[in-house]
Amino acid sequence: MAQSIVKVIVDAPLRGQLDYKNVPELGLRVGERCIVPLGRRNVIGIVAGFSDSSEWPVNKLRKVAGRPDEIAPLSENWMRLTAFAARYYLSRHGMVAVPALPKFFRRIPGPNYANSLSKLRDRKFKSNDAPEDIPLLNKEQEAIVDDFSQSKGFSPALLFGVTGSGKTEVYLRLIENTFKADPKAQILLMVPEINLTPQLVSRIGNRFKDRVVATWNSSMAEGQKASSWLACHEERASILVGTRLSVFASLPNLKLIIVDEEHDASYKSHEGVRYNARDLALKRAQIEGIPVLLGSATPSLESYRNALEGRFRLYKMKKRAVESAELPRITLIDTSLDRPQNGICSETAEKITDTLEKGRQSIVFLNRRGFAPVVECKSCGWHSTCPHCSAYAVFHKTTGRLTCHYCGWSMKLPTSCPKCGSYELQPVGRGTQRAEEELEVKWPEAKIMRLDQDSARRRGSASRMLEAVHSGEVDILIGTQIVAKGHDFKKVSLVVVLNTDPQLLSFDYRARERLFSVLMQVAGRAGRSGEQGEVLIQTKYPKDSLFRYLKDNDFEGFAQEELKARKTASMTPYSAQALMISEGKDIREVLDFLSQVKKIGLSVQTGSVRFYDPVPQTVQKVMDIERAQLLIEADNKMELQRFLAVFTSEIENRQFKNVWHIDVDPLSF
Ligand SMILES: Nc1ncnc2c1ncn2[C@@H]1O[C@H](COP(=O)(O)OP(=O)(O)OP(=O)(O)O)[C@@H](O)[C@H]1O
Ligand SMILES: [Zn+2]
Repeated sequence: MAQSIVKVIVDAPLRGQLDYKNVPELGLRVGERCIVPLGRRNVIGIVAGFSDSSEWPVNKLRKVAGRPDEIAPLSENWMRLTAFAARYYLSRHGMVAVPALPKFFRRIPGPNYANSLSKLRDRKFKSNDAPEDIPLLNKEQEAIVDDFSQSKGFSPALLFGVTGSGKTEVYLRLIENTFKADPKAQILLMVPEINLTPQLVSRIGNRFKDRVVATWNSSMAEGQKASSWLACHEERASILVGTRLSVFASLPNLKLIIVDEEHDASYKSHEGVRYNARDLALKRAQIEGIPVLLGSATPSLESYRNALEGRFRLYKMKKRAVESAELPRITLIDTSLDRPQNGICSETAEKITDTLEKGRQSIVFLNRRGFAPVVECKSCGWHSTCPHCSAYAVFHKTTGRLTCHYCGWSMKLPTSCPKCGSYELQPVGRGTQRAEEELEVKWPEAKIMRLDQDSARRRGSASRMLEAVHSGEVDILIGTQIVAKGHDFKKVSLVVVLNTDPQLLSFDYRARERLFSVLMQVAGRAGRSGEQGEVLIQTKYPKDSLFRYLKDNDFEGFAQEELKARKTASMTPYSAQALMISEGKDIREVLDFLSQVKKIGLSVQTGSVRFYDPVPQTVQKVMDIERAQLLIEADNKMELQRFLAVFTSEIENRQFKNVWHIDVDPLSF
């Protein structure tokens, strides 16, 4: 049944689908990639449907230019998922679907294409034959595995398990049971950005030796991404372990989705289409009619509330899996009583020395990279600021430069003050580089390693560094939140938290939730096998309730208090939000535009939708561009969605020249 018109989606900000004249000899099917002319070039599009008529004069339509290859079509469910994401995040179907393919599959094939394609197919995935002891499940784990394995159809569940409770083992058993039920099943295991994939992947590989385990993360080379994608699409890979973009992987026989560390902010994309991969994983499971498990030691308040209110099943694991391992003991050190010397309180110093003497490892956590966040002139009060952003330029001693963490601008540290010429320039505050240096002075005999974005810049270096910690080559690991995430370190018995007071006092209402979570995570690296773990937190506010809950290892107590506060103030998750963000050279013009937009919004307002006043963003200027935002809120996501669809098309119709985008369910303000 050859139809004369092909409807195609492409990666361009165009409303609806594009119509082309079909070329029946190509034998195109829905979900297949095709080559179509767009403007003056050819691009890769995806066939979204066929028709016998068009809104456009048929004789003016251009012909489909060809097909890149014979690769099987993307599934109908995949098309539905990407269409949903485009609708929900106010983008275009093609702008979600096409960029979700690896670059290799969205480029017009060159002369060597067939050859490269067969190389991609032939790539060997690492196989593992290390022996593995499979632990007997404990009671908690077993009950969960049994119950979850009974799930039929779409059934979301939250696995809330304290750090070290053995969530990974639960995942492995669920994967195993899924294969038992369907040997051809495919499984998607999602993990946060920058981490532990190597360790996890080799564990999975050891467990499922006869299976192909593919991986996907943003730092992989393009060729690797393409072969992983193809192995999944052609069902040669049974398991995909990947970061946020893997939620869009093509997995035609997908039977189970697991989202590890579901609270992690790296599931949210902050450029292009601002999707949340955790939320889309739930949608994908619903479309596929399959079970989905979200796991965390500190679930997001959204997920925890969904569980409390019965929308997700809630599984709890309250004990550490390793028989002798207890949850760490947390002590608060009041920095107004025990004044830090070079950042370290005396009690902390003693404990670090103790730990070194026992031959155990310590982690020092400081969520700020660089040497010092700002350089100050002691005689005139000059501060190092970025000329292009409303932000300080951070001093990096390793490079001897002042660097802006927003735009990357940098200059050599001047020898004298650029304003008054005085030589009294002084780094103020402390980042990981400075803390590292201070630790080296204090414990010259210790092997100290720093792990943060700067030291982990080169591909693979983060995992090499983590390997060094696992193998015991490091005595003290100092780092930013990269050190907090999910690592199963066996020899760490002390965790020190240097300074988190700025986050405690932040105006962003999610800051407390994030702080609690990162502290719980980093604390959870201590005492995972045997030896009682200790956590020391240096703070000026030891009486804050956040620390009380943390000390009691009481995530649920904390979450319930936060939820109560949010409910009273009708903040998320008790309301739904979207941010309209606009940018330009002049902040007044940007704010004026947002005020106009707000008026338009008010004129089409429905239900509970409400607007705040436009305000400059917290970091108002980045790369000489001024940025402001308009917060839109409604009682629930459905009302907000309904409104946003009308609202954005209203604004598009007016064809403003201003640059703007909308962030639905924003995570930061
Ligand atoms: N049933 C079991 N018996 C003995 N050891 C187990 C069992 N289950 C898991 N373990 C071990 O417990 C340790 C912690 O497990 P795992 O890393 O899965 O914890 P987790 O819940 O993911 O923790 P986190 O949230 O901190 O990442 C691992 O070393 C694992 O091998
Ligand atoms: Zn800058």
